[in-house]
Amino acid sequence: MLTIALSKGYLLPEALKVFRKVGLRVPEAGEILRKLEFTDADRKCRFLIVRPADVPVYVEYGAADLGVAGKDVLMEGRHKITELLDLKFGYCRLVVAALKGAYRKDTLRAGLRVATKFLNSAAEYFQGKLDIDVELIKLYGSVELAPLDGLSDVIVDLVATGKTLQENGLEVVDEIYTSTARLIANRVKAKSRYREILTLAQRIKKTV
Ligand SMILES: Nc1ncnc2c1ncn2[C@@H]1O[C@H](COP(=O)(O)OP(=O)(O)OP(=O)(O)O)[C@@H](O)[C@H]1O
Ligand SMILES: O=P(O)(O)OC[C@H]1O[C@H](OP(=O)(O)OP(=O)(O)O)[C@H](O)[C@@H]1O
Repeated sequence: MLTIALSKGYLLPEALKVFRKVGLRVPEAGEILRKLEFTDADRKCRFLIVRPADVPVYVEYGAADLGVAGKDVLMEGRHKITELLDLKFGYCRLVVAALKGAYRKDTLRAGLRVATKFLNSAAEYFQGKLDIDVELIKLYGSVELAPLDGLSDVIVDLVATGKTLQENGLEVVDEIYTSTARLIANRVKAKSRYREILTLAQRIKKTV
């Protein structure tokens, strides 16, 4: 039986749909409630429901053979996993944003305070790409609040519809990368259970 780690929250309903499309009888996201581990009705696969950032951790350490995680999480966490497939759902963008009219890409400067959940991606963008030193402030959510409240000058956060930025008087200054959900595998298992994993990945690919 393959063990598959899924992100709770935003990506869960679509991730379950992917496995339903390949014939696994799995519950709807709304039916799972507090159950963090279950198998499909025919006991072919075992599923673990974990925090988004923990999916690649379970997969890297082999506690799960496969996982479904956002590319943003994979870029940020830099875990040693194999990316098998772009599942083409969960589209969003990691962007730099600020209060409307406050900054443009060419006015981003050293010393800015940057609030974000994505410390590594933000550091890579500011230090790596723009070659400027900024002060990174780690937040765990409601990041859009930081510039309103004077906690930071800009933020680095995910945008999907743009509604949260708009509702809070913010705008995109620059895009860092785009993200969709990915099917990932443990590196050792991708070799030792190659046939099983390949068969499932190929079936999933046909539905994407
Ligand atoms: N509008 C969106 N907002 C946030 N995440 C999105 C959006 N669209 C797609 N995603 C994907 O969903 C994942 C985040 O899911 P969710 O927002 O449920 O968790 P989270 O709040 O980031 O995690 P945690 O609960 O651990 O803090 C992201 O990694 C991203 O790949
Ligand atoms: O462009 P939109 O469609 O408005 O979506 C973007 C918002 O969704 C995510 O927040 P989430 O719901 O995960 O809350 P949190 O980051 O504050 O925990 C993300 O961090 C943005 O705040």
